[in-house]
Amino acid sequence: MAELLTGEAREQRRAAVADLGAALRELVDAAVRTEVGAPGLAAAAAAARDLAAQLRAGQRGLLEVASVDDPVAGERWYSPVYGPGSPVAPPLLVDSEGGGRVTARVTVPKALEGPPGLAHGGTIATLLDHVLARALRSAGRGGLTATLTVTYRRPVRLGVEHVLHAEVATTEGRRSTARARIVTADDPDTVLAEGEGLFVALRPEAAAHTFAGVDHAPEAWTARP
Ligand SMILES: CCCCCCCC(=O)SCCNC(=O)CCNC(=O)[C@H](O)C(C)(C)COP(=O)(O)OP(=O)(O)OC[C@H]1O[C@@H](n2cnc3c(N)ncnc32)[C@H](O)[C@@H]1OP(=O)(O)O
Repeated sequence: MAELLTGEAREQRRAAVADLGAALRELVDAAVRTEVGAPGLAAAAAAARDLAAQLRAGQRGLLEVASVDDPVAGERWYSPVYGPGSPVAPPLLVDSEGGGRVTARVTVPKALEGPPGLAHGGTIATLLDHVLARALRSAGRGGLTATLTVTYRRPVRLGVEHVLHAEVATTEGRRSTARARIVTADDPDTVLAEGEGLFVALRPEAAAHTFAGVDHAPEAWTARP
């Protein structure tokens, strides 16, 4: 079981995790845009395998929560959406959250491209799903996505700053709904894509089953008082 860090030790490790994450995102961007010759690719592959071996020297299991995480607050430092330590997160930057509303910024990188120059539709759905869940969580509503409807109205372009807004729509028992939209920072009135999600909070016994083997209880997904 990974020991969760607190206080200064956690802050120091979080800074190091974020620094490595930023370096790895630069590497991913360089890797998907490179046109160096085959010898250069082979040398980079060897260096990447050396680096992986270095990191695997101290590695947690697949179901273990990272020592820098806060599972109760729902802070996930390797989230593929916002995780500062994730090589694959765009990453999403949350500007404000609370009272059932979230505003966040994102610039979609080349690695998450769909049609040339445009964000992949699945990436857009991921971003919308995340801010929907987060808006609900900020209102004290845990839950997993049961349905997600995405309406793609205009392309979301790579390398352009976008803004996402999400808000809670309805709450009833364990079910909650929220809606979200994505716009460009320069043109906030033109909606590029919209998302509507139904989220269902887990009953405690279902949470035990769903998260069997996870070392720290993920309270953030269950029905909370
Ligand atoms: C903080 C940000 C973190 C970001 C994370 C982003 C969110 C995610 O990625 S979540 C991961 C993706 N989602 C999943 O893996 C969920 C997989 N599905 C499940 O686990 C279950 O189907 C789950 C939890 C949704 C519902 O299961 P369960 O609690 O057993 O539901 P159940 O008791 O049958 O139904 C509860 C209520 O929800 C309704 N409901 C459940 N699923 C659906 C559905 N798909 N459509 C409509 N209604 C539904 C039921 O009708 C019922 O309503 P009522 O109480 O009125 O009768």
